[in-house]
Amino acid sequence: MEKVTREFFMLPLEEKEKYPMAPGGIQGYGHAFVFSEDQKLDWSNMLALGVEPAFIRQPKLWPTNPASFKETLEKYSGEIRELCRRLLAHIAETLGLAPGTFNDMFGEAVQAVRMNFYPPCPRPELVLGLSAHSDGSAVTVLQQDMSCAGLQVVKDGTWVPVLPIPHALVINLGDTLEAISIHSLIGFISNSVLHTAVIVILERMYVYVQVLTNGRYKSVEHRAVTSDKKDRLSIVTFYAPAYDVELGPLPEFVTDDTPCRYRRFNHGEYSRHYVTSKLEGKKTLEFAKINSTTTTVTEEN
Ligand SMILES: O=C(O)CCC(=O)C(=O)O
Ligand SMILES: [Fe+2]
Repeated sequence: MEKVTREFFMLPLEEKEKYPMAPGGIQGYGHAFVFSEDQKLDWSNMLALGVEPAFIRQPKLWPTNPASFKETLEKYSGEIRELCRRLLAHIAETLGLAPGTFNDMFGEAVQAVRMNFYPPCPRPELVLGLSAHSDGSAVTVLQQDMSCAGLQVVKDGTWVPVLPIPHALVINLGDTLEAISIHSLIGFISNSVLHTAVIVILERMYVYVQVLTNGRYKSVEHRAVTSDKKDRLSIVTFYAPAYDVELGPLPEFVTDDTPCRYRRFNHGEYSRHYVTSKLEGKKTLEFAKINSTTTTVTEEN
């Protein structure tokens, strides 16, 4: 996947522009999250594609050059989909829920891929590769090439780099690492075709798990920085519930001590809100909060 993606980004601009991201759009080649002429742009180019269910695909935006791109992405995405389902089953178990809880609830899950290419930047102190944000997915699987570090996550209020490890995928997991059977997670990965994968387990989860667990697991704020020496590629799969499935905190996580903090909404609504908002830390999650004006940032981070 890395090879064909890199080949795509190395094509002349005219060739890549055959798959343009429409202004305000989220699929195709270009810059997403641009809302004004004077906005400082992130130092990256992206190719973003909806993959599943089939109706979200925009086939005209799938590159035909390199020739093996489509087939490679299909195969890769099939493997990653299975990985996400298994991860959700294990995450449910870490919460004392039946393994199928999230997968059953999510219906025909929405899967999209974003390939980010960050060219070398002469003044890396002046611009980010990708502004700070949390992802609007349930699980995100991130593959970064070995050429250069760039991904950073917020941990205890500071930015910490997530260094690339050969053949590793980055997946965010829950706060209470002790409670999670890391070995069983690695075990199931090694049974899959992605058998060379090592999992880098971070501390936190993405938006839906934060909402479903009523804040017990939290989404992680992250960003990408640029380098003046090398380019960098990341391939990021977002896995989320079907658009029309309404979700809210599970009753198991709402108690007298932890009153309900999020309202019910569906991924269609959330996704529209997400793509029409600037990347600004965890601000998009305000959408889901009950009494968001009175809830402090510290509480939510
Ligand atoms: O390039 C990276 O490591 C971060 C990419 C990312 O966070 C995203 O595409 O949402
Ligand atoms: Fe992200």
